[in-house]
Amino acid sequence: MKALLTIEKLHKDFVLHGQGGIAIKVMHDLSLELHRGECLVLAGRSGIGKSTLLKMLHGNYLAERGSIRIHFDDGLLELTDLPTHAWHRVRRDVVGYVSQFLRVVPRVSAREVVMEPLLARGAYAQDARQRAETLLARLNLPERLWSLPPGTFSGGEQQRVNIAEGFIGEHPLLLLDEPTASLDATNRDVVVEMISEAKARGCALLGICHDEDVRSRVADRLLPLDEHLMARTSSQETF
Ligand SMILES: Nc1ncnc2c1ncn2[C@@H]1O[C@H](COP(=O)(O)OP(=O)(O)OP(=O)(O)O)[C@@H](O)[C@H]1O
Repeated sequence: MKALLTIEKLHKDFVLHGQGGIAIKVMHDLSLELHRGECLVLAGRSGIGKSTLLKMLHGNYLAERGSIRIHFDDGLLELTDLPTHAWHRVRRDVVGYVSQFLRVVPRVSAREVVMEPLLARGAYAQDARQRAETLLARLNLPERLWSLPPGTFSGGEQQRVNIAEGFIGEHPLLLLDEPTASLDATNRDVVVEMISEAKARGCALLGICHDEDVRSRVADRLLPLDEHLMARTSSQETF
């Protein structure tokens, strides 16, 4: 079966212009494949480049070179060549992202935050609202909070809004950055179930997860990044 996502020989450097142009070489020749229905968890020490990889897949960071391809039944999408304006549709329809921290917009309620990915695709407000509320209830977010902006919510409450917003769109590829870091055991179990259901409907998931219990329950494979990614300054090493 053809992979949904293929990454080949991906390189990433950060150049710190404010610090005399020091180059941090984060990623060197990373290649991977991810299939529909599979959950791949990135492993490796802090600072190795796990979040950087997710951000490159979501268009926040550009690759120096290499390719990131999404394969559909009727063709492929090369993400490293994508013009900036095309990323909006990719994020809307293809690549979902549960970030570690909620992007809070003043005066936008938790319910509206979760509805937004469906509204952006033209869903009826009533349907979007119903699906958002079903997810918020499933994640045990108290109903009294649904109509409030999540800026003042606790870390775990904000994370559940984030998870609902990330899962509601049922994207073919879903990126998970520590989705259970601030959750209690009950809600961790809910997220594990939601990941299993996403896999069952053919979603491919790529995530970071330091919680060993959650990781062992959701990961089909671990990718140890240390073999591929090297974080060194250019003064220490040249490739
Ligand atoms: N925008 C940026 N500008 C400069 N350097 C960056 C930037 N983003 C990340 N880095 C550097 O790239 C390296 C990888 O960072 P990244 O956040 O991807 O690591 P990580 O493996 O996710 O770490 P952790 O497990 O601690 O979250 C680090 O050395 C970091 O300082």
